[in-house]
Amino acid sequence: MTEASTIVRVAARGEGVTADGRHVPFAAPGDRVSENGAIEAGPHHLVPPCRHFPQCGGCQLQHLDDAAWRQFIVDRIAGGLAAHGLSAEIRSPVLSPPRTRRRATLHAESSGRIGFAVEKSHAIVDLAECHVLAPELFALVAPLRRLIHKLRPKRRLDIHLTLADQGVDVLINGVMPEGLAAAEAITAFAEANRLARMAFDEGYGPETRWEPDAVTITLGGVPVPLPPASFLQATSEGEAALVEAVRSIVGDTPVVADLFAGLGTFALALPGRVYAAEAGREAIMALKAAAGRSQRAVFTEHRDLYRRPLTPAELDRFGAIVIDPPRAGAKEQAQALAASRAPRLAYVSCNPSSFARDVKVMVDGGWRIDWIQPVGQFRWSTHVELAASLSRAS
Ligand SMILES: C[S@@+](CC[C@H](N)C(=O)[O-])C[C@H]1O[C@@H](n2cnc3c(N)ncnc32)[C@H](O)[C@@H]1O
Repeated sequence: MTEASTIVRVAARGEGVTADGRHVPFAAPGDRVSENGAIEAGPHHLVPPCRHFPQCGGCQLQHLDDAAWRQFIVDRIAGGLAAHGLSAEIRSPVLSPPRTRRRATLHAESSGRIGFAVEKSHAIVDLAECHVLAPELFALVAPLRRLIHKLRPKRRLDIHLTLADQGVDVLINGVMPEGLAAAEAITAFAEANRLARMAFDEGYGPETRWEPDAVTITLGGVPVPLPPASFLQATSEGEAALVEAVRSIVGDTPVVADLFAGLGTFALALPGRVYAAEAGREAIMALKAAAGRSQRAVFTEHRDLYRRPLTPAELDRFGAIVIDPPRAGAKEQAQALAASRAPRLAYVSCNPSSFARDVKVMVDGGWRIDWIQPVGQFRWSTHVELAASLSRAS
């Protein structure tokens, strides 16, 4: 076997790559690959813990140990930056442990089959075990299977599960159960499983069928009303790592902007006065209500930052800016940031490619990347998150 048949890195989609560029599915760095494709496991190759791996689309990297997963994350970020001629100090990724995912979308069929979709397919893996979901979420899989069997939906369902302060919040998309028998089955299910909320949506907005107490999620010590299917960082460990990085960048800056603020993960965790902008009406209303009730100095604006990014003059009013856009990044806002005189920025990203594209615009406008803190909160997946510290180069 030659040097060229040793796996040297993991590609963006999770295959191992040999020094001569061959892509080998389910191979880890240090594995050796024979001419016929057989893999001889190296020091970073683990026996995947879950029986559903690799069919289940929930995980792509269960065959990697944490050292190899960390390196994969660092390589993805460095590769994204290099594509734009950039480099930076990339710190050791903070990884969320198994069974901590507090938010997930499962799929279900009328047969009761329920789970993540099979990789590159619409088929569903009927979950018998799961090593990423929080136990509170996984405990609902078997009871949900029985409930769905009773509801006999005509089409495939999406089931959004979120661990809220009061318990699990369940939103089922694709069916609106009608009739007494269905209503009784839902109440019995919600009661038996001590759900925080149960809602259904057939395409016209969520209709809540069970919510004994108003559902909240506590962010920065403040209980925030939780609209169904809200964005939430995937694990509380991931949230804590991102918040810690953002806090260290912002420091005690008295006036801060939080752009793409969601329910206030960062706005409510910062010590100063915070202006929070967000396009999701329900999210920004929830943040406004929570901040008002807890007398936190958070000033909210319902604003579409793609159509109407903060202008350079608006940005110049803040001592620091936090930005946490969706996967597509924030091209328009990055252009305004490049033209602003804002001194400090925390860029939180779930996509190393759009992050690097946006940061390139800013670096060309006089910013520099101080450091990047990667966060792996989607354990064993190819999903990469990060918080980056940027400041004015001069
Ligand atoms: C990655 S989430 C971050 C949310 C929040 N920072 C957090 O950590 O919980 C991105 C947020 O951007 C919001 N968003 C999406 N498109 C937007 C737009 N055009 N303008 C403003 N906000 C937008 C989403 O509703 C979502 O809340």
